[in-house]
Amino acid sequence: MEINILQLIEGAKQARGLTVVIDVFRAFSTACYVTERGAYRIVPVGDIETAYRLKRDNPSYILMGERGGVIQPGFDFGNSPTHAERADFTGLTVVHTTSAGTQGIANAGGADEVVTGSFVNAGAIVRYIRERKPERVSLVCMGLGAKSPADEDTLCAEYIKNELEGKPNDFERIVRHLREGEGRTGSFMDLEGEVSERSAPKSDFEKCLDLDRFSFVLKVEPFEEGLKQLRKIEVAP
Ligand SMILES: O=C(O)[C@H](CS(=O)(=O)O)OP(=O)(O)O
Repeated sequence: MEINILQLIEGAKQARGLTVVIDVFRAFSTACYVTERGAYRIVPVGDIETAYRLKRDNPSYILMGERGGVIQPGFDFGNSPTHAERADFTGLTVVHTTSAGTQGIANAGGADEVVTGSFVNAGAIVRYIRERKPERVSLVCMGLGAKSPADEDTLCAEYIKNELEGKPNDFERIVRHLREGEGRTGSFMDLEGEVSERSAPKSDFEKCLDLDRFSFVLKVEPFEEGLKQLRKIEVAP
């Protein structure tokens, strides 16, 4: 199995084989919490205008996401796993648009298959890849606003690669690195006061680093009008 770690939009465009589009802080962690809370489907979109149009055409849809880490006008939720965990999405369609993660999905057109990547379901992703036995795996790190690499995404890609290759991982060390300084990235972490409460509560950090909380992967599949949706696939331990 050939495993490549790629970065940002360009990396998403180069991705081939079974592709994991990784966004730890916070898009694909949040998507797992939304799924766990009963969402019927998540529709990841790159373009915010598409998100608004979908809501106009389907008033029952839930709008979720951010720009610059901040919830946008008319949105029901920001990109917060803390808020997603408290909500009930049973039977609902959630339209999700973010600065980095959902842009990666939109640009991974050359992949054979795409799943989302984060630490909260990293073990399930590894088991899924082992089951599928692809010749080629692309691990795409979406970084900060899809503009510059972010340690949390690269560390998640390396973690998945190590697991697949039977090499050791030290998750505690990863958390320390992200908590204590040079590894601390993500514009959502710098939001303060009311903006932070509404868009990015401080607890989002822990929620995104709750390793293997979920035992499913989220697979990107076609939806209507050229759009995509995420389908939950349980992966046995
Ligand atoms: O809101 C987030 O968590 C980030 C914002 S940014 O990438 O740091 O600008 O978006 P995401 O797409 O979840 O990385």
